[in-house]
Amino acid sequence: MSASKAPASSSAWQEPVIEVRGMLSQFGERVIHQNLDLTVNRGEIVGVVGGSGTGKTVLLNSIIGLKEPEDGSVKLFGQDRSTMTKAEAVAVEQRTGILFQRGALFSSLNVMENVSAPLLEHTRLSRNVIRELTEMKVAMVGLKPEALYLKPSELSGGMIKRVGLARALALDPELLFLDEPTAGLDPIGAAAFDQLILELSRDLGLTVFMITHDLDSLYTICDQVAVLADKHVIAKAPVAELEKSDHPWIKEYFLGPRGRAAKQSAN
Ligand SMILES: Nc1ncnc2c1ncn2[C@@H]1O[C@H](COP(=O)(O)OP(=O)(O)OP(=O)(O)O)[C@@H](O)[C@H]1O
Repeated sequence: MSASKAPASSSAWQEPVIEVRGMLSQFGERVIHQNLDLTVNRGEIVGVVGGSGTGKTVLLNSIIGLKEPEDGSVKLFGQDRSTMTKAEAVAVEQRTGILFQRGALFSSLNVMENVSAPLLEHTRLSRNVIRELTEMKVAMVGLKPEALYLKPSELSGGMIKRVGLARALALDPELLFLDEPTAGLDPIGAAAFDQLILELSRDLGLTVFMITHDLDSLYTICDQVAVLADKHVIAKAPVAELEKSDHPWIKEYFLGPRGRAAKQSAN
């Protein structure tokens, strides 16, 4: 009998990869998150949405360890961030890939050097093996070998995202964080990038946490959508369920003209 992969969201064997509990995030007196809970299970592609300034990036930064929450806990792969040793934090870092919004490439390095940077930093592989792995990752994200010798200033916006993704995948992560991956891309480029994320995540068995404003991405590739409002995650569910929500922001977001258009083009 051939096995078929059940959708991540309906699996009876859900294993949490990210667990945020009771998070409080503050800058001075200003509270950004209060009592925020979020679980992302293995294999899920979770889109994180919310109005501007609701704290999506602060949440991402708190999960990846760039900001320490004022209260609450963040567990990655079952380990609590606050009690990890330095070696454990490095091990978690190696199981995690991050694509920042503008690619965060080193402008003075070419594509080969940018993509191989994590391999040089975290492995003892020979230069030849690193070169081969880098070429493989660059091909994996749909770039031609000629791109290897270009500098970021010579790349289009879509290519920069692909190079950033290749670098995020350099260490074969299990968990991928994407900060507005389709922002700044034209609709065709954005749809192609969505497909790339979907294919890679399914082929590599990745868990994906993706901040996005792109309704098309939510409809086409996300298993679950987490909605940030009122300082916490007010819902995490498949888009089809969120469409039935009574929350005013969710209603306006998914059932407004842009939401309806995205739904129609996904069907
Ligand atoms: N380092 C910081 N110091 C002070 N305030 C900050 C800092 N970083 C973020 N904030 C504030 O935290 C709030 C949430 O910011 P964040 O960037 O997480 O929002 P966002 O949901 O990602 O917004 P957008 O969709 O516009 O990118 C904002 O009001 C922002 O001004």
